[in-house]
Amino acid sequence: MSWLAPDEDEDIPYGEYAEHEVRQRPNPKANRPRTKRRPEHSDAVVGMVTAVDRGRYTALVPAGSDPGHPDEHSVLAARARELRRTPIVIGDRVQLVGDTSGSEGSLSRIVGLEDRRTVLRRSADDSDRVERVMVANADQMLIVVAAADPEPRVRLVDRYLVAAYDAGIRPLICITKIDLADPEPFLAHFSALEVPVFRSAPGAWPLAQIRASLAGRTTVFVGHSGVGKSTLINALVPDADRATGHVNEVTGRGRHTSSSSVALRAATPRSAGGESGWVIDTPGVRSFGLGHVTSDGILRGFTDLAEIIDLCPRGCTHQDDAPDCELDAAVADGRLDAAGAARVESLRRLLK
Ligand SMILES: Nc1nc2c(ncn2[C@@H]2O[C@H](COP(=O)(O)OP(=O)(O)OP(=O)(O)O)[C@@H](O)[C@H]2O)c(=O)[nH]1
Ligand SMILES: [Zn+2]
Repeated sequence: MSWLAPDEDEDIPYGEYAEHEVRQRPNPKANRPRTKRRPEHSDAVVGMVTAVDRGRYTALVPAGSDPGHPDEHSVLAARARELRRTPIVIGDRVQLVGDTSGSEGSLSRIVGLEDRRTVLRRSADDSDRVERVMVANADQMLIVVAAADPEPRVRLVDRYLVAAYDAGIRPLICITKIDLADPEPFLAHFSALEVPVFRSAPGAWPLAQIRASLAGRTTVFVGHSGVGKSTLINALVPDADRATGHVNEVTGRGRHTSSSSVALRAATPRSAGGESGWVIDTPGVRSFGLGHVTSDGILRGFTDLAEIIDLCPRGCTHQDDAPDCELDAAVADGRLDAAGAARVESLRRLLK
């Protein structure tokens, strides 16, 4: 029986195991563990994963939850062998046993995962049904997009929105570099959605507003490389020390300067109850595959079109060639303006 064996960490490199895990799609019934939590783990301490680095997890154990070590502390841990194929990501609440002191050189062992409130996933591209778990337990997604340099792309923001709604995560938008271009034409595309928008420029960072919305929540920051996500995070979390880069003048692309995901604690205003918030930084992603999201999931990302879609004939595909799709009628009779028509186009591109 493996769990009596000494702990050895048989980690496959992170990327590989994550794909391996989901490709297999094991029959959950056949693989169900005999007991949910083995008695020897009843004294497990729960911590939140704040960093992942080559098979080593940093977990923050809150004050008072580890009887032997009552102060808040971080623990370095490896996965127990039986969790080898289980993706463990930033934001996960993990059950830790062994040396949970967090002292120099100590290594604890993760023996289980608490249920996740939310799971943010993505796939490499739309044809790829292999999904990758990016972040667990996020409440919000702050979509960082630049008004220029790199040029904002409606499609990418649409993808983030769909992924957020699909995961049950509240989206927020921060448009940066408004010193370089007028952001309003771009933002008009999303105006019918009830998504809070922050506008940002050097010397006019909307830090107070963003901080207020972070309080008591876990917010995952996403954005194309070079949009200024790290700059923003460094301003929000002064000791974050996220690497910032320069946009390549020829390609307009940023270098991939932040390469790992971390959770950082952000101080928030006293008016927000003094509760801190968690900021999760993810490496800049160029594409955001939605191969794992069903068409219903995609439709849920277009809350502004929901009322119209409700009037569609049963089984309507909502595509260009769908007979009697109410979206076409709404564009034709003016219920949807130019921005609304563009939203219909966005939806149809994603449904293809
Ligand atoms: N003009 C202008 N430049 C900005 C603004 N915000 C950030 N920048 C610059 O944009 C460049 C890219 O910023 P980063 O913060 O590194 O971008 P990032 O999104 O974190 O990029 P990755 O680390 O590659 O994911 C840097 O040179 C920043 O100084 C802004 O509001 N206006
Ligand atoms: Zn339709």
